[in-house]
Amino acid sequence: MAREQLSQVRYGWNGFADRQDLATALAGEIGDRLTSAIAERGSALLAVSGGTTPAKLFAALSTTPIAWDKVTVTLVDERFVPPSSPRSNAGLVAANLLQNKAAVARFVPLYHEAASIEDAAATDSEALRSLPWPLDVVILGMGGDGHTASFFPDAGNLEELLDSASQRIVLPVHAQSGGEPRLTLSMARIIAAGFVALHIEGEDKRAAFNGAIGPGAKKPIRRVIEAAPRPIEVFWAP
Ligand SMILES: O=C(O)[C@H](O)[C@@H](O)[C@H](O)[C@H](O)COP(=O)(O)O
Repeated sequence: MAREQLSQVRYGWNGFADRQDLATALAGEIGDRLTSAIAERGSALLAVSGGTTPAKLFAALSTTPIAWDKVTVTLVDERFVPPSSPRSNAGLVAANLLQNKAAVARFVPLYHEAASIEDAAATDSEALRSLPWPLDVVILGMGGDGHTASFFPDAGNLEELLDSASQRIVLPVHAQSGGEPRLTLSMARIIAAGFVALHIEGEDKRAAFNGAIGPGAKKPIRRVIEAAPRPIEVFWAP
C-alpha cells in the first residue's frame, strides 16, 4: 500500500489488475472494519455511493460474512427520485447490496417524498440523527469533473457542503452538472468516518483523479482528501 504525498494531499493508493479483484479486496476490507465496529460497540454504520461503479463491489459485499443484522446501511448521496427510478441510488443498493447475507441489514434511505429538496434534507437529518455516529466505513465515488458525493464544482452551496465544522447531517444540492436535485451527507460527517475509501475504475478516472489532486483550482475531491483527518484510501483498477 504505497503512501503518496503531493504538497498536503495525503492518500493511500491501492491498485488492482482487474475490477473483480478490487471488488473482492475492498469487500474484505469493509467486512473487517464492520466486524471490528460490531465487536467494539455492538453495531456498525456504513455509507455507500451510487452511480455506475459500485455494482460489482455491492455483489461481493452482499456475500461477505458479517453480522449484517447489526449493520445499518445508508447513502453518501441520492438523486431526488423515487426508488423505482433507474437513477435511484436506493434502488441500486436494494438490488445489489441488500441481497444474500446482507439482506438482513437495516437500510436508511435519503429519498423521501417531499415538497422540496430542502424539506427532504430536513426530514433526513431528523431521521439520521439517531444513527450510531460516527460512520465506521464510507465508500466514495468520483466523477470526471472531480466531484465526490454530491459535491459538484458548480453547486451553489459548495462551501456549506465542504464546511468541515458543519453540524449538518444531510444537505440539499442544486447543481446543473448533477442533473436532478440531490441530497448528500455533509463532508464533515464523511471525513469523521473510521475508514473512507474512494472507489474509481478506468484510465479516465485515474487521469481525472491525478488532475484533480494536481496543481490548479482545487476540485471537491481534493478538498475532501485535504480535510480528512485520516488518509483516504483510493481503490483503483483499469
Ligand atoms: O449518486 C451519485 O452519482 C454518486 O454517489 C456520485 O458521487 C458518484 O459516486 C460519482 O458520480 C461517480 O459515478 P460513476 O460511478 O457513475 O462514475
